[in-house]
Amino acid sequence: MNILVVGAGYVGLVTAACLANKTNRVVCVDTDPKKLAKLASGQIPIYEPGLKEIVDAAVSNKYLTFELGIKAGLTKVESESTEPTLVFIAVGTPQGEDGSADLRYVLAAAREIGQQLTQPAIVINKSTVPVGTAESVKGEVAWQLFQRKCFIEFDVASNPEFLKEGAAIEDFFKPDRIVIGTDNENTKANMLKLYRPFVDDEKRLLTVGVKEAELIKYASNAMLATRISFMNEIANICDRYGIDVEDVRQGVGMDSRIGPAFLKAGCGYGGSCFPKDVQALVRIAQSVGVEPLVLNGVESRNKKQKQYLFEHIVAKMGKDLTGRKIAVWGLAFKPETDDMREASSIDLIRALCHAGAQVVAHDPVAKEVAEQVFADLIRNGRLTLVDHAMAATQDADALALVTEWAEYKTADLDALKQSLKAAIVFDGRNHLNPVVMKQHGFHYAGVGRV
Ligand SMILES: NC(=O)C1=CN([C@@H]2O[C@H](COP(=O)(O)OP(=O)(O)OC[C@H]3O[C@@H](n4cnc5c(N)ncnc54)[C@H](O)[C@@H]3O)[C@@H](O)[C@H]2O)C=CC1
Ligand SMILES: O=C(O)[C@H]1O[C@H](OP(=O)(O)OP(=O)(O)OC[C@H]2O[C@@H](n3ccc(=O)[nH]c3=O)[C@H](O)[C@@H]2O)[C@H](O)[C@@H](O)[C@@H]1O
Repeated sequence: MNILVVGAGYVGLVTAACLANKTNRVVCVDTDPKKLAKLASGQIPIYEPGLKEIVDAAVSNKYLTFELGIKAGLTKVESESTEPTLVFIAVGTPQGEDGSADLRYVLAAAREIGQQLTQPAIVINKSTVPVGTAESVKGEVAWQLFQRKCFIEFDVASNPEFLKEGAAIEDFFKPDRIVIGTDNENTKANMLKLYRPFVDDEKRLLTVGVKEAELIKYASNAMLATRISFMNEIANICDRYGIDVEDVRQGVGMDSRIGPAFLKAGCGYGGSCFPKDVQALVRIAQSVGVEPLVLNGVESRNKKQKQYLFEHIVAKMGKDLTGRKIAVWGLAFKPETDDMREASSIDLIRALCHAGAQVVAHDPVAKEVAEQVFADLIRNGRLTLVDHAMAATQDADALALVTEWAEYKTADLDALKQSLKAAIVFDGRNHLNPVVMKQHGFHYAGVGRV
């Protein structure tokens, strides 16, 4: 099939490369010339395991090409197309000032699609968008076609994306489900044809109405965030009673109605989606007069949980950290990504520096991103970023682990103990084994662990 993907970010680039991998002809466009220059020279602008391999393969087989902007992209796709062009919108939907999803990029893309379209098309919203956005996109495209006095058949569908950063390729090729939101039989047939090669069982292809699909995305992310905030609250109770939250997690997760996934307590969830999507759903609820009691709680618990490590460090070491050196392991919001959006490391490092501490931090891949995020702290000498985990801990008064990278789990504990000035470890992801840590003579504090 002939496909245009608008946006070469996490979702757009992965979608484009994976669809091209199944012998669809895909043109991926972006408005950022720097991103395109990187892609043109064979570089991948983001850290995502396995992405380079499939982009390289699709490009060398000529199934995937890149263009600057929708106009160039549509011209190319339509020149090769005899059936309706599938146009995926995969642009950002950042948080607006009031917490709601900012649709300016989605609507600008829709406008330009309407201005440039010359052949029948199915426009597909892959971006995470509030209920009713497909209708707005339809209105925008139709208005542009009307102004051009063009009658071109088109439809708008919703096809939210559920991939996780760090496992994006695997998630795309082996999805739990693919949600296709459409009320149009022709659109449904085209979408099913496109996605059949990605599922082992047709039951994984869920076709629903457009609005239902839009809400499924927010409800899914909010449900996952709820599980995390819930377990974080349980971990805080565990702390008070001296109970091990890992045992509680196991016992709870063994109930088949609950299941074991996404119950790990820690120092709060981050990333580009959970924080913004929970807030956007709060606004969606409020906009129709529903008081989002549960969602507000999920968000408040997460904000509080992001202070967990700092509060425990201060409880152990005192409020004034002047002259203290704290090592931080992990900056990305989770392992296998260099994404630092809403990362818990940001709250911790800023709080530590504010309390007078000197911070030395390490992350296997997010150093470059961190240099921008913390430019002010680096400039005024409060924060140093280093290339090796053990370089961060050298002569530090304590270590705080914020991201559960595999290399931290296998760290040489004797070498770690020797490099630290004091053998104190705060583990914000319950990544290390408390028994082993204590055997090695560390003062070890996890989240809800004994
Ligand atoms: N990052 C993730 O893991 C996931 C994100 N999502 C959702 O997918 C959407 C996209 O997210 P990301 O890929 O992370 O965003 P991103 O910020 O990484 O990428 C968006 C890209 O769109 C480009 N763009 C903006 N306007 C454009 C236009 N008119 N024409 C061409 N390109 C344009 C930007 O330059 C940028 O490169 C969001 O709604 C997000 O909530 C959904 C599932 C997973
Ligand atoms: O809409 C999105 O963008 C995506 O958001 C999340 O994916 P992602 O943000 O990449 O990462 P997750 O693996 O879900 O982790 C999010 C945060 O939750 C935290 N987390 C996760 C699981 C857990 O048990 N406990 C926990 O604290 C992680 O440390 C991380 O900070 C969802 O998992 C994806 O399905 C969804 O497509």
